[in-house]
Amino acid sequence: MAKLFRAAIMGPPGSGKGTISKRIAQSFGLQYLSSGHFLRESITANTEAGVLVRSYVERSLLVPDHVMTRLMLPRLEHLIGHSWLLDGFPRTLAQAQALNNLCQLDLVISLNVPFETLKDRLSDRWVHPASGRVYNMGFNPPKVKGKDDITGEPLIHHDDDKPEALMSRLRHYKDVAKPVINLYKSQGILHSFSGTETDRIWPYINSLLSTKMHTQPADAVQTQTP
Ligand SMILES: Nc1nc2c(ncn2[C@@H]2O[C@H](COP(=O)(O)OP(=O)(O)O)[C@@H](O)[C@H]2O)c(=O)[nH]1
Ligand SMILES: Nc1ncnc2c1ncn2[C@@H]1O[C@H](COP(=O)(O)OP(=O)(O)O)[C@@H](O)[C@H]1O
Repeated sequence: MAKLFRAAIMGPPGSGKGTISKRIAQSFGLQYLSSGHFLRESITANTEAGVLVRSYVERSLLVPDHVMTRLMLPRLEHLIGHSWLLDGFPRTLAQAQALNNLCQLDLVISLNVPFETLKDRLSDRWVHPASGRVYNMGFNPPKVKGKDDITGEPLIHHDDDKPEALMSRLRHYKDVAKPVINLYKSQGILHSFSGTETDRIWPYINSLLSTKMHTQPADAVQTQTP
């Protein structure tokens, strides 16, 4: 890898952040950090913080900023000298400012996917909780129905992926993401991708990263898929 590279991926629930992050991590060797995964890990550990986190996630509410920064920033501090990709963090302006105080991102990917597509995808999203591996019965089904490909353990459907929780999550996302997106736009590092299929968006992201990871970040511009 030519230089250290720090990126984040943003988008509403179900927009394909996890799916695309996995491809980025595999293709470009970035360390992948998912806020949702760390939150679920802390819920499973049932620590004091985990109990608090559960009370928000279960109600499809954003976890408070100070809890999120305490969860995420120390992990990034440990990754000094590594290239990484953040998924799900920062989600609010306060989180973005806290991250800015630690380091400057090189690139932010923002995914725009229509609501109907999100609803369809999430109603069919199945997850292996321990690893965070994600399946969709149409797009990337598990080899054995209801079982994780690697461990054979059962897959679950998150309560907050149900349509009744989704509307409020999306509303929250839009309100809260707007100032974050504007911040990264003003820094010249935001790249937006619109579409209904990950496989059609991916080649654009792949080619953007191939270019950016081997050049200086100063030439960042807004990118739109057709
Ligand atoms: N049908 C379909 N499903 C997709 C596509 N891309 C991702 N998915 C599925 O949609 C769901 C949401 O994707 P995920 O990467 O978890 O989104 P995130 O919430 O933004 O991290 C998962 O079940 C994926 O397997 C796509 O292009 N078509
Ligand atoms: N950066 C964050 N700030 C506040 N809450 C968060 C953050 N990241 C995740 N969460 C909480 O965890 C839940 C699941 O997050 P995640 O797995 O990223 O799912 P999705 O992208 O599908 O919303 C969110 O609905 C929210 O309650």
